Amino acid sequence: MGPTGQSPLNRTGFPSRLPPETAARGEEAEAPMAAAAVAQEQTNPTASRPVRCIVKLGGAAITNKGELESIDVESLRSACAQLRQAMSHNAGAAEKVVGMDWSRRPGDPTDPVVDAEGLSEMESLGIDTNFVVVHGAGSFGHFQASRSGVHKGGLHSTLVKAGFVATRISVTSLNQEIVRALAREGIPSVGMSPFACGWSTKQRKLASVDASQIIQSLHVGFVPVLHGDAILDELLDCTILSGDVIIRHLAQILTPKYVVFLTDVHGVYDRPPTDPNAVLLREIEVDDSGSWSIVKPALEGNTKGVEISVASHDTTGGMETKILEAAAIARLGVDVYITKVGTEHSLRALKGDTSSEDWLGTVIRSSK
Ligand SMILES: Nc1ncnc2c1ncn2[C@@H]1O[C@H](COP(=O)(O)OP(=O)(O)OP(=O)(O)O)[C@@H](O)[C@H]1O
Ligand SMILES: C=C(C)CCOP(=O)(O)O
Repeated sequence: MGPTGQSPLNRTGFPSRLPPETAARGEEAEAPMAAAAVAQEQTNPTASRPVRCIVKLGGAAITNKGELESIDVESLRSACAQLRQAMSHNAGAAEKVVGMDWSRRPGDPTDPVVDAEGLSEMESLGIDTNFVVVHGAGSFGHFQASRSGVHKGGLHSTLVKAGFVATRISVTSLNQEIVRALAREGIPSVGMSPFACGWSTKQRKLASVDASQIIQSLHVGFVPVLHGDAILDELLDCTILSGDVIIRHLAQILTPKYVVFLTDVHGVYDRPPTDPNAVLLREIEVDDSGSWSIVKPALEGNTKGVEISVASHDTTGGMETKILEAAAIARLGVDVYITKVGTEHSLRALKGDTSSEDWLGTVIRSSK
């Protein structure tokens, strides 16, 4: 991304123009879909219960990305506890948490004890549940997808077909663990897979989206928990849908007050954060045409724009996709906060409180 917008991102080692498959994702971010309008007409989602926040639990944040199918248990626990705090009516006050994971975990000697009588007497959960959670795959799913080429399509190939199944087994098992972690914090979460809800793409652009189940669940007080998924594609047979793209689409339908991306770094840097000279970009503005510029800090003499590195097994474009989708969300007039999981900054972002100077992260907002 040049400091004054237009040519957006620079993948390390690549020319400044976007590679073809990423350009496709960028175009996708530009065009709201007819299906979104259909879903919006079916039910007016904001009529009675406006969505406060859509949050992405990044795969890099809640899994150990270098270790196959390994959850970062502490980061996940912290993210769920902070979500609970952000939803709470009485911040700081001791309140009863209604544990909702009643399944028996490996090693548990007996069935879980459920105080059914106590719960039936409780008037409410004491939290505002008008959040949507979307999580990425991290060390679940990306490996299976890249090994088999699911993101490139071609279900006639046995390898791709097997990889599609393996990818879905992996991401849905992560989804189950995340729903359980949220449920243990007393958040009434329900897992929803884009594939199973009939979401599909055409040449990797979202083509059919049924959000009615999500909207109905929000209306009755559940927190939908979606995830990046392997889905069907009208032209390619199949592809991988990133959680970042799901979030942008849901933002178009639900117009939340703000969107939060939690990941393993403090935000967007001017170059990969592994570089000791990387500078954290505090504020990015997006104009009506989709061009964007770095507002804070002023990067004197930066002609290279934002440089991004993407792990070779990442099938959905990593930070590059996140920035493009975040810019499309900001263009809707919805502020986007990108910050590090498990920090005081992530809690403040989840509460929508990023205005003070000492908040560490990247805000992406409309210039209007
Ligand atoms: N310029 C940059 N600014 C910030 N992060 C960058 C940049 N270039 C590369 N990265 C890398 O991007 C990673 C975060 O993006 P990634 O897409 O992996 O996050 P995620 O959403 O948490 O994970 P997932 O896509 O698995 O859900 C960080 O680990 C960071 O090292
Ligand atoms: C099945 C996969 C690999 C989903 C990828 O979703 P993301 O991690 O949000 O980009």
